[in-house]
Amino acid sequence: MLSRKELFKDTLKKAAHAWKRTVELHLTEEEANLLRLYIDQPGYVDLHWVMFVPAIKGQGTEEQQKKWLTMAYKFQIIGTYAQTELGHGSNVQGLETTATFDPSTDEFIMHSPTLTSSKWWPGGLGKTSTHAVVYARLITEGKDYGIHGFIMQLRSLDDHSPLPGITIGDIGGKFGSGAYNSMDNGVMRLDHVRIPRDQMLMRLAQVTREGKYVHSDVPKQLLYGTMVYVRQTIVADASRALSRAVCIAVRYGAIRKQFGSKAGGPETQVLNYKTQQSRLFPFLASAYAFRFVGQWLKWLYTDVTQKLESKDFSTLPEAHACTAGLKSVTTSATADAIEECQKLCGGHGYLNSSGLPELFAVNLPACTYEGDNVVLLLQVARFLMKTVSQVASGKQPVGTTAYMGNIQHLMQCKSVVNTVEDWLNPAAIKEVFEARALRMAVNCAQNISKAPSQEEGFEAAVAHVQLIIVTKFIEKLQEDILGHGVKEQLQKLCGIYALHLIHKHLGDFLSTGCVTARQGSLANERLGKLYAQVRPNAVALVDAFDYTDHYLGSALGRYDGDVYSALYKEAWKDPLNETVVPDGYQEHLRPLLKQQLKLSRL
Ligand SMILES: CC/C=C\C/C=C\C/C=C\C/C=C\C/C=C\C/C=C\CCC(=O)SCCNC(=O)CCNC(=O)[C@H](O)C(C)(C)COP(=O)(O)OP(=O)(O)OC[C@H]1O[C@@H](n2cnc3c(N)ncnc32)[C@H](O)[C@@H]1OP(=O)(O)O
Ligand SMILES: Cc1cc2nc3c(=O)[nH]c(=O)nc-3n(C[C@H](O)[C@H](O)[C@H](O)COP(=O)(O)OP(=O)(O)OC[C@H]3O[C@@H](n4cnc5c(N)ncnc54)[C@H](O)[C@@H]3O)c2cc1C
Repeated sequence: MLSRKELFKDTLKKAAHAWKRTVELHLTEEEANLLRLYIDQPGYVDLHWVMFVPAIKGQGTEEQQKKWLTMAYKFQIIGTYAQTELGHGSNVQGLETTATFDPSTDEFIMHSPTLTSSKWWPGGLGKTSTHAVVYARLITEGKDYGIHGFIMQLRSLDDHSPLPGITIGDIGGKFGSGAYNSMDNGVMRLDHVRIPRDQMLMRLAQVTREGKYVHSDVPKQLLYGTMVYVRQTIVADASRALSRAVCIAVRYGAIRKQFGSKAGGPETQVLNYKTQQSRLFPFLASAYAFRFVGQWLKWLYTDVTQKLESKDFSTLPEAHACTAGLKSVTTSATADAIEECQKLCGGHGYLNSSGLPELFAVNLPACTYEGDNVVLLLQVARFLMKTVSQVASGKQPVGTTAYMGNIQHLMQCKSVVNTVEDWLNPAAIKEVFEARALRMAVNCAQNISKAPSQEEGFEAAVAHVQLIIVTKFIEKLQEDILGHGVKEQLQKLCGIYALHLIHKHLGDFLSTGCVTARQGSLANERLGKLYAQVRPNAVALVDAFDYTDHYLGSALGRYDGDVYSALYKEAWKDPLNETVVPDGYQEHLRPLLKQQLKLSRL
């Protein structure tokens, strides 16, 4: 119900309070990050912690880190990540902003040469940030060395006004009434703004006092390292968002009753309808699947970071492919699922008080920010094509592509599934997913060799990423899982996750010969049985997410199920209900009604 200005100020207030508590409680960086999650409104702090600080950590020298991170940790400065421009987003190499070195003053001149080079989108840039890591083309000795990161002060630390040469503002209202409108995504134009040479982030490359460009011995892809980090955190965000939506839809489905009453008896809970289960339970399973794969991805990222510190860069391509692919698949599935959860809740799901419209509007842009999902899947495809060609030349693949080493078997194997029960076997499930992913990648590599096209491989990338998610779910079930019967429930959800993908992508499985039509139909039969088995525990499985009513923010998803009184109460809070007769009655309704009345009496 807040206006844009009120919403923005409210976010500033909450973030300031969280910061105060962080200091008072001496929270670690990780704990502070968790606390930030509970602000639950996009705001400048997200960019400060999730992108500005990691960019300096990953791309700054030790000296630069000491200087800037000390201030950033204390919030003496507020930072953002200014990469995207009005005319350039996905194609980072296409950015136009320039950073031209001037040896006479030992400074870089930061400049926006065209309208399309205006920085556009960075969160917190519009009204809040005092500093930014700005990405620009480095030009020295007359040569363009491509994109590099620079730390720039944007606003005065005394009165917050923009520094000379910097034009800065908010880019305007966004999708939905609340959602991302709490964030001041910004526009910025630079008019020959000078910054000291040592504000170029110099871990990857340096410019000497004389203006000579020197590249370090680290791969230039580390320039993109911040994005790898954030994509990994976005997978965890997606799982959280999806579990919130599913929690609302499952709990409401147990309360809502329609049809089916016999002789005046109670109607049927909509959650008992098979159609409702087949639409909703795959999302329940996905919420768990994304959580487990998110935990694994966090481990992978930590492992890669440790290796990078000891100058082992070998796992960087895999980390890029996994973070890009999983960010893409999980955020797309989450946005689609939240939208479907609204429909699963019928008309009431469309009310803001259901919590679903806000959840959808906040999470929809995750399909775009931090790399458009299609563009990222094409990066995965590129990685797969390289791996296929390495396998062809005898190299043994490792990590998430290790299955490709089993090429002889996977290219010709036939699924062992013969009965409905066989689809309970994790090894049988894993094999068909591996065979499908490998066959699609090999087909794609063959097609590319005939007619090279950058866009080939999208579907192969999806198949590979789905295999990763299925595999990590299966591996999770091999761990010790506490709680009576918990493992059994998770096994059922794992089955639902995998089999609903076989159902959804049956065309791929059939056309690659991984599954026969009969096996596909057995998978559907198994799926129906699993839905029926999960039904009695569905509410417990969403209660297990342990969300408070306050955090869930939904009249439909209340823990106590008292949905109708909550909806009724919420309706009366609407500003339209502040008066019985609405504003505008005197000007627009009354004259019209009076006039019509007069006419009818003539
Ligand atoms: C957010 C709030 C929501 C809810 C509120 C509730 C709570 C808040 C809680 C949490 C919030 C947490 C997280 C969210 C926070 C922030 C998110 C908000 C905003 C998002 C910010 C942004 O969007 S920043 C801008 C992001 N931009 C992009 O992602 C651009 C995408 N484009 C690219 O990455 C590149 O252009 C490219 C990869 C597509 C192409 O690169 P290039 O032109 O160089 O071409 P190549 O394809 O040839 O690649 C060259 C080689 O480099 C390899 N490569 C590419 N990328 C990487 C990488 N990242 N790492 C390693 N290697 C990489 C590539 O594989 C090539 O290698 P070869 O060996 O094949 O040559
Ligand atoms: C809420 C939000 C917050 C953001 N925060 C920040 C921020 O803090 N800092 C920052 O720097 N940026 C930020 N961004 C910008 C974001 O990173 C970009 O929007 C994103 O990288 C996509 O780029 P684009 O908008 O240029 O889309 P485009 O690349 O123009 O995409 C348009 C369409 O073209 C398709 N397409 C593009 N290239 C290809 C290709 N090669 N093959 C096939 N299809 C293609 C895409 O799939 C898409 O459908 C934010 C964006 C949003 C929405």
